[in-house]
Amino acid sequence: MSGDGRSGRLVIAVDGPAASGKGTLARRLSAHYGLPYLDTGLLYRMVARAMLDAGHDIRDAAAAERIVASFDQAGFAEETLRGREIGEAASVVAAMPAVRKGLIERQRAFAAQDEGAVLDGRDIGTVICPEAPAKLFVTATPEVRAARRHRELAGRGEAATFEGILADIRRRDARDSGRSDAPLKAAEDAVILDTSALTVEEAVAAAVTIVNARRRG
Ligand SMILES: Nc1ncnc2c1ncn2[C@@H]1O[C@H](COP(=O)(O)OP(=O)(O)O)[C@@H](O)[C@H]1O
Ligand SMILES: Nc1ccn([C@@H]2O[C@H](COP(=O)(O)OP(=O)(O)O)[C@@H](O)[C@H]2O)c(=O)n1
Repeated sequence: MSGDGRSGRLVIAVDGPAASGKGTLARRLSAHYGLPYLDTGLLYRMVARAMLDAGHDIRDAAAAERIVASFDQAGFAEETLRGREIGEAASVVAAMPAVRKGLIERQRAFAAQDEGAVLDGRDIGTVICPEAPAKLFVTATPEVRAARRHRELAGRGEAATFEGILADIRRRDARDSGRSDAPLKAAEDAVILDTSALTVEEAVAAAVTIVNARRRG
């Protein structure tokens, strides 16, 4: 197995836009290879949640910088982080360089565990773990992603129209891809996996094939 110097370890970087299926794939890869998993989007969602809970304007970069310096990951329940409003707010704070800088070490420390790790986000292959041997860039059309997110939010009891979610996804794609600091983009050595026409099982099988090829390579 190749890693970043220590034999036997494997770091898998999974990036992609909102609702592309990267979290589902990253969780399945983590179970398949027996590696710890970090959903880095949750960190940005925690900063956004803390900003809103404290009554700050979500665009207040000085307040966001203070929060990121001191927040405790254990203090957030995941169900308070997954909603539509928090996804949007997270992409606003994620464009702030001080917020990104303040979250780098936690992510790199996670990836540095002995056995390796699976991390998913927007900049794992480009900024957080550029040395990862296995990098996936997971994508799907905006319409497919909106349909998936629509189903997911409906399942959580959050009412929203398909058109509203599609507009959210397009806005978030533009913000995440257009920011100057660590924009959403595939690393040069990432394999692009378009899941638009794949079931979860098909996408997992394709991802495992890609990772196995990189481990041996
Ligand atoms: N290949 C797929 N086919 C159908 N639905 C999928 C697929 N991959 C993920 N999903 C579903 O789409 C939604 C978003 O997937 P998720 O993995 O959370 O995306 P992301 O982490 O990229 O935002 C979830 O409800 C998930 O079950
Ligand atoms: N590594 C990461 C992860 C998330 N993010 C930001 O955090 C927001 C929420 O990320 P997420 O992965 O939880 O969102 P979904 O793709 O699940 O909708 C994204 O829109 C990005 O702006 C980031 O900038 N870098």
